[in-house]
Amino acid sequence: MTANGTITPAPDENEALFSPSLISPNVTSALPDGYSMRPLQRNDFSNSFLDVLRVLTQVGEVTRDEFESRFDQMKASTGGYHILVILDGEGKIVGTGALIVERKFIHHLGLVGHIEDIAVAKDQQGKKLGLRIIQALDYVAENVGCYKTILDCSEANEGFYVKCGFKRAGLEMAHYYGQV
Ligand SMILES: CC(=O)SCCNC(=O)CCNC(=O)[C@H](O)C(C)(C)COP(=O)(O)OP(=O)(O)OC[C@H]1O[C@@H](n2cnc3c(N)ncnc32)[C@H](O)[C@@H]1OP(=O)(O)O
Repeated sequence: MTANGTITPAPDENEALFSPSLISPNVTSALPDGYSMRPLQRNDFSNSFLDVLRVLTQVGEVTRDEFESRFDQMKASTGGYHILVILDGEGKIVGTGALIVERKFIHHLGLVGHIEDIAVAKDQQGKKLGLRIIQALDYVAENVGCYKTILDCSEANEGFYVKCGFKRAGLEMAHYYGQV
């Protein structure tokens, strides 16, 4: 209960970051037998989610409280964050990807999708899970009204994104501030 007497509901541990209805049925039906895809959930801290991200880059030590707090911040940014996960036959997370929707004034209040943090567990690579993640994020982007989706990647991954239907456009620049 808060100071003014209102009751704060306990967080729903199975709460999804975005609506499951935005997951493409055509993409999920193309997954290997027994695999499934769904939005990230608040209780995924204990289901290898951060371990899968460690395939991509360093994650550092993140506590459950920190994970849940970041989840809640993303959830509060209505319609901004769409993080999905792929689960294997045992229900373990083996792949993930994010679409961040940027709201703009240009292009008549247009929406731009940013694909970020694509990762497939090392022992699961080569099963088209990465492709399915990108197809699923493309579906979300189109269905929430983005006029384009963009991403940054290394030269080593260019071929993967070309196979996913992307083409080289522009040049990435970065300004790092201290530790990352
Ligand atoms: C925006 C970002 O997040 S960029 C960062 C991307 N993530 C990483 O680098 C993390 C480490 N790597 C990975 O997690 C994975 O290797 C990924 C996500 C790059 C690819 O996922 P996978 O599930 O292994 O790829 P998937 O099996 O879906 O491959 C689809 C096609 O792309 C091809 N492909 C996969 N990786 C590459 C690559 N690096 N270069 C060229 N082609 C590739 C595959 O051979 C396949 O081609 P095919 O259709 O002719 O058989």
